[in-house]
Amino acid sequence: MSYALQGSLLDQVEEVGLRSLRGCTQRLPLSHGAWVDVRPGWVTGADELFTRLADGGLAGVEWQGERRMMYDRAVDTPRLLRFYGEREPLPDPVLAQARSRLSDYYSHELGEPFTTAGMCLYRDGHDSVAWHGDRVGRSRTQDTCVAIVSIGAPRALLLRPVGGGAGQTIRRVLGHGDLLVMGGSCQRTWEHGIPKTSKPVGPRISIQFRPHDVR
Ligand SMILES: O=C(O)CCC(=O)C(=O)O
Ligand SMILES: [Fe+2]
Repeated sequence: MSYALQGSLLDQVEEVGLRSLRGCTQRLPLSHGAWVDVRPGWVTGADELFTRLADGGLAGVEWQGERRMMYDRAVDTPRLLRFYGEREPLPDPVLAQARSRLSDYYSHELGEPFTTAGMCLYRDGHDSVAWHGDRVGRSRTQDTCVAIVSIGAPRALLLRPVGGGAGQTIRRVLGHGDLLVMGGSCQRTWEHGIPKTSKPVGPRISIQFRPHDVR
């Protein structure tokens, strides 16, 4: 199945590539030593990249649906997934370039490179990811960074302190090549999620770069 994307006009005339990070990221300090960096429009030609990575696209990404046990019954995970491990080739050269640029840029804070790339495809507003922290592995106990590149239609990413009320929720709309990096204690002390929406929205792909033993 293919997913139609209503592209942004700007993206359609540009080649797939990366803009600068230095001097272009904005940091939002959060509580408990967590922070978020944003770099809108980091990826150029993001709609073209979306077309390559989407189901049936040139990059040949094998998107997988998953089923999870919820109480006593199996339910479909509301998004498609593909996880690229440390030594697995990435499906497009610009993703390898993005991982290496992020590794360089965050090396002084992270002290290690980004290694894996998890990808999610949100087909429409029914697809989502529930509140969670990426807490599998070292991120359960240590500070780390998770960098998210968003392509395709914009969707809201919400962040809130663990156990925090509605008044503390931060909302960022991400798509068409935007970068958001969660750092410091963010995975332990904050939660993030992509809520479902009843608005008509196009498909979005998120690519999450993480260091070794963080998921
Ligand atoms: O789609 C996103 O931007 C978030 C995905 C996410 O949080 C995850 O896969 O852990
Ligand atoms: Fe996550």
